Amino acid sequence: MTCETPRASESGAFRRSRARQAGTGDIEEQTMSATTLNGATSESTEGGPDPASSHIADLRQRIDEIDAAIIALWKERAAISQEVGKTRIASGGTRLVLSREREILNRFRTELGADGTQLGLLILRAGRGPL
Ligand SMILES: C=C(O[C@@H]1C=C(C(=O)O)C=C[C@H]1O)C(=O)O
Repeated sequence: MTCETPRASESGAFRRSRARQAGTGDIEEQTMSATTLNGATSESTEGGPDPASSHIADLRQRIDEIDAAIIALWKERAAISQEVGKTRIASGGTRLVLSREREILNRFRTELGADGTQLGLLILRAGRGPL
C-alpha cells in the first residue's frame, strides 16, 4: 500500500472545512488534525521524518537565511543613507533630496507594484533617522 504525502499547501495545524446546518446557513468550523509543530504531518510509518516535514524544514532554513540577509542589508543601507545626509549637510546641502527618493520609489514600484512603494517608503524612512 502506498502512503500518500499531503501537499504542503494542504497541511497545516488547522484545516478549514465548511459545514451546512439546516436553517442557519453556512457555518465555518476548524478541525485540528494530527500535525507536528511545523504544520506538516507527523512521522512516516518507517519512523523517519515525514518528507513534507523535512522539505518544510529545509525551506524554512533558507527563509531564515534570507531574513537575516534582509535585516543586515536594511541596517547597512540605513547607516549609509545617514552618512550621505550628514556629509551633504556638512557641505551646506540639504538633508533630503526628493528627486532621488522619487527615483528610488519608482524603481521599487516598477519591480514590486504597490507593495514596493510601501516597502520603499519604509526603507527611506529607516535611513532618515530622527528628522
Ligand atoms: C542617501 C541620500 O540622501 C537621502 C536619502 C536617500 C536614501 O535613503 O536613499 C535618498 C535621497 C536623500 O533624501 C542620497 O542623496 O543618496
